[in-house]
Formats: sequence, C-alpha cells, structure tokens
Amino acid sequence: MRELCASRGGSVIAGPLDFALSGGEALVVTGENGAGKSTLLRTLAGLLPPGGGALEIEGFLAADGEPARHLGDIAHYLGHRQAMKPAESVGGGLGFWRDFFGTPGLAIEAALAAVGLPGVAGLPFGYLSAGQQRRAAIARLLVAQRSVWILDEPTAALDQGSQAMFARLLAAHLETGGIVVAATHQPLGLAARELRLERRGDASSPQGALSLDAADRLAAEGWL
Ligand SMILES: Nc1ncnc2c1ncn2[C@@H]1O[C@H](COP(=O)(O)OP(=O)(O)OP(=O)(O)O)[C@@H](O)[C@H]1O
Repeated sequence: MRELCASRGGSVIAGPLDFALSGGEALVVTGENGAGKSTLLRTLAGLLPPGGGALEIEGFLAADGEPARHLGDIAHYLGHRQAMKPAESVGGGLGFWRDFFGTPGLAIEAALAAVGLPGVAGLPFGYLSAGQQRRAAIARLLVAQRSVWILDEPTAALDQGSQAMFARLLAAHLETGGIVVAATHQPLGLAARELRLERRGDASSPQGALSLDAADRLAAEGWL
C-alpha cells in the first residue's frame, strides 16, 4: 500500500497507509466499530475505488499466467456475507466459486471435510446453521487456490473448535507462502502484524465526519 486511502462517499475513512506484506505474512486490521476495517478490506479486494494512493503487487501471477495487476486477480475476499445462495446446494455453490476463480484447489468433498462438514454437499446452503454456513463459506478458500486471503470477521459465529480448525487452515496457507489480511475483533490464533485504524469524526453519527450531498450519494450507490 502506497499512501493508500480507503474512502466512502468521497471522504477518506482510513489512510493514507504505507504498508508492505510478503508471502507468508499475516496482517490483522483492528479498530472500533466504524473505524474503516471493512472499507479498507473492500478497497484491497478491488470492490471499492481507493480514495487516493495505490496498491502495488510484485511477483504474483494471475490465473491467466500474466503478472497480477490487481489484488482481486489473486485474492479471495470473504466478507460479512457468505456469498452462497440459500436454495442452492452447498456443493453447487462451491462449484460456482471454483469455476469462477479458475484455479482449482481441493475437491469439493475434501474442502468440506477440511472445515468439518463432510457429507453436506447435497444439502441446500440455507439448511445449515449460522456457524455451519460460515464454515461452508470458508471452504470457498480451499476449492480455488488464491495467494491472498482477505477476510472480514472470518470467525464470527464459529464455535471454539471451528476457530481452532480455521487457525490451522490459516497457518497452512501462510506456510505455503500465502498472505492473509483479516479484520477482526477476536484473536485469530496466529502470529500476525497489526494495523490499528482509529475512528474518525463524531462517534454519535454512523458516518462519522462524512457529509454527503445528493451527488455523493448517487455516486456511492453503485458501490453499496
Ligand atoms: N456505503 C457507505 N457510504 C458511506 N459511508 C459508509 C458506507 N458504508 C460504511 N460507511 C461508513 O464508513 C465508516 C467505516 O465503516 P466500516 O464498515 O468500514 O467500519 P468497520 O471498521 O468495518 O466497522 P465494524 O467493526 O462495525 O465492522 C462508518 O462510519 C460507516 O458509517
């Protein structure tokens, strides 16, 4: 990250940030509610335009074999939502993501077994409990190989055993030269560098110091 700013509605929420991560390193982004953790992660994933500065990548190839230019080319983004259709089978949803990313990893059954959900591939995703849904979404990280995992509150809804299972998956990813960037309020059980974001503006307003006019709101709508 070179002078990278994460912004919403035209106002900088976090940054400018200067930060470099190498293969095998993890970064945990912390800060109170509204500090801008999700905004920064979505900016890294390419889902929000930066409010300034740049994100540079060196030495990673995209799925087409060309040098990666955007982090989104080599990253998995696991946000607050699971990005799996409730009426579709768990296996069908995972198959979609494997095909979408184009860099196959574990077979679907093996990925589900790795997150402690063997045998659920044929069930509708919506039949799973909240913690089971999270684990099935985590299996997305395994069915397609991507070097960078961008994770927003990844362990929300996970019980203790599942948190330990997830810590092992993170450790294995780092051991193979992967990178992890995670926003969390809970310890992830791994050695990580920390980036703490401070909340800006008036804490009584949900949008802090943001002042949005109609044009800003219209421009922001496409990114909601
Ligand atoms: N679509 C949007 N348009 C304008 N402002 C937004 C939008 N989404 C979030 N914000 C504001 O951006 C700020 C940062 O929000 P963000 O979701 O990044 O915080 P966070 O650190 O992830 O919080 P939490 O710990 O609650 O998940 C908040 O003040 C929020 O109100």
